Amino acid sequence: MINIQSLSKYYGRHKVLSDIDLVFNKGEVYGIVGENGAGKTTLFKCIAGLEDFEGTISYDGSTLKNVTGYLPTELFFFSKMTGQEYLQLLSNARNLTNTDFKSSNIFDLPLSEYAENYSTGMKKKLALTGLLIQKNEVFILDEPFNGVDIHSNLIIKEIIAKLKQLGKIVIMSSHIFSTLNDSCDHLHYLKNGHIKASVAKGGFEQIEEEMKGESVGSRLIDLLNLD
Ligand SMILES: Nc1ncnc2c1ncn2[C@@H]1O[C@H](COP(=O)(O)OP(=O)(O)OP(=O)(O)O)[C@@H](O)[C@H]1O
Repeated sequence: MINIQSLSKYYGRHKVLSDIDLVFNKGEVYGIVGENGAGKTTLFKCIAGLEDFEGTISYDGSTLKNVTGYLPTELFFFSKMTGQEYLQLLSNARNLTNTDFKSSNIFDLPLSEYAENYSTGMKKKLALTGLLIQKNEVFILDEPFNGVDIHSNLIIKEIIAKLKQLGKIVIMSSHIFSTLNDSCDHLHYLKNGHIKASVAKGGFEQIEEEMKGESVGSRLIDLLNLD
């Protein structure tokens, strides 16, 4: 279980996250939703141990960052590093030996080619494969479906379902409600750095309606009517 208590995060004087209290249980999939700039990525980075913060994040297993796989939205790959070398690097980071990269290549990626030359979707699939190879306990997936094709979309959904079955903690973000509906057990709505609502499966429409209420509405009509 991950237990987040009174988490706040500042960038300079800008308070990006305010007094967040959240619990993430094993074998459950959590969606974090919110408008652009709400603080989703910042929250993910805090959980993954990539940002400092006020408050506490405790985990009842080993050191959280050592068992957490974080899939960022913006991926970076070193130049002249092949897909296989990238996977080897991630495998080494967890002191894993004898990883069978061929059978781990579930997305059939061209592992002998330079990762920086992969397409957006291929890069995402390579990074996700790396996190699976590491046998992490916690998966933080920041918009995992962005930029991937329909077939891979289905595979990623299948992976998330399997991770749940294996008792892993999955925390993800997406701007696509149908995706969240399919994959998540719980949704947390983040607005301006606060948790505005938390809903279990079956009640997601409530959050969707609330977010629709924030749409541009009459301002768009005014804009389109401008001569
Ligand atoms: N490194 C940084 N330095 C300063 N401000 C930052 C930094 N990273 C994020 N912010 C600010 O923190 C706020 C939250 O950003 P964050 O990326 O967490 O939002 P988000 O909910 O993930 O947005 P999106 O849906 O667009 O990805 C924004 O106001 C952003 O400008």
